[in-house]
Amino acid sequence: MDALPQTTPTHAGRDATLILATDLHFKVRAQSGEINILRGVDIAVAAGEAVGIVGPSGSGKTSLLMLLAGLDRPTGGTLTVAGHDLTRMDEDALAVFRRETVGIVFQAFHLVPTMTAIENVAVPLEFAGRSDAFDRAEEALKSVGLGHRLTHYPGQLSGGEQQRVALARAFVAQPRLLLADEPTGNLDRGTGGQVMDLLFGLRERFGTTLLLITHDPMLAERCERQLRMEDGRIVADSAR
Ligand SMILES: Nc1ncnc2c1ncn2[C@@H]1O[C@H](COP(=O)(O)OP(=O)(O)OP(=O)(O)O)[C@@H](O)[C@H]1O
Repeated sequence: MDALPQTTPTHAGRDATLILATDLHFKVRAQSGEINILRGVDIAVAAGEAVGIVGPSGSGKTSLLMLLAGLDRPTGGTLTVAGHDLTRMDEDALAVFRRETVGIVFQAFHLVPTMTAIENVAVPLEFAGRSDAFDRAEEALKSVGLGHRLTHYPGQLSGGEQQRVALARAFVAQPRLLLADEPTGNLDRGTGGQVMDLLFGLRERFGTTLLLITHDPMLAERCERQLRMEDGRIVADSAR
């Protein structure tokens, strides 16, 4: 855990609002007609906050996360993340936003199977033109205990190891916002616990704002704030 470069803790900026969404809507067209997935979400998250998001399957948790990541566009309402108005940005600007501001960890790891662990972690830095991409990637992999697996391909790694590679990739550029969607959903309890300890350790170290979707109430409780979604809306917010 000591190999990533030390940074000044960013908790100083804690009062700043990192995420602000008002009356957020997300509709998609399906064969059966229009589906209202998000139906007026209001949310404000301070920089440095850790927020657990729970709610039944289909309540819109992943859809909200995709909007916050700039991977989908809201169909109504306002959405500002780290000072960027995501409703007004073109695809190129959104790509830069994702690269510089957001780290994402998915349930299914989403590593590139034809790339080694170190290549997977270095990719976002290489896209950003960083000449030290591989050195930083190596440090990040060491920080999640994978210094001995640098040149393994995802198929040669266990599920827990793959998720640790994904964590290293998500944190390597020290994003302000970490979005995690059921990151332990494919792991056994013990391995999942280790991955979560790493995730919370890294976010604490870098002062990263965290939104964590989980079906596990105990995991959500590790976050200082919990939101509950139902039917495309936030129906409970422990901060309110
Ligand atoms: N592109 C799409 N086209 C049609 N329906 C969609 C699309 N994306 C999501 N949905 C629907 O929107 C609803 C919300 O999906 P979402 O994945 O956000 O829920 P969730 O709360 O994350 O669920 P889970 O806990 O099962 O992952 C679901 O009913 C889903 O089927």
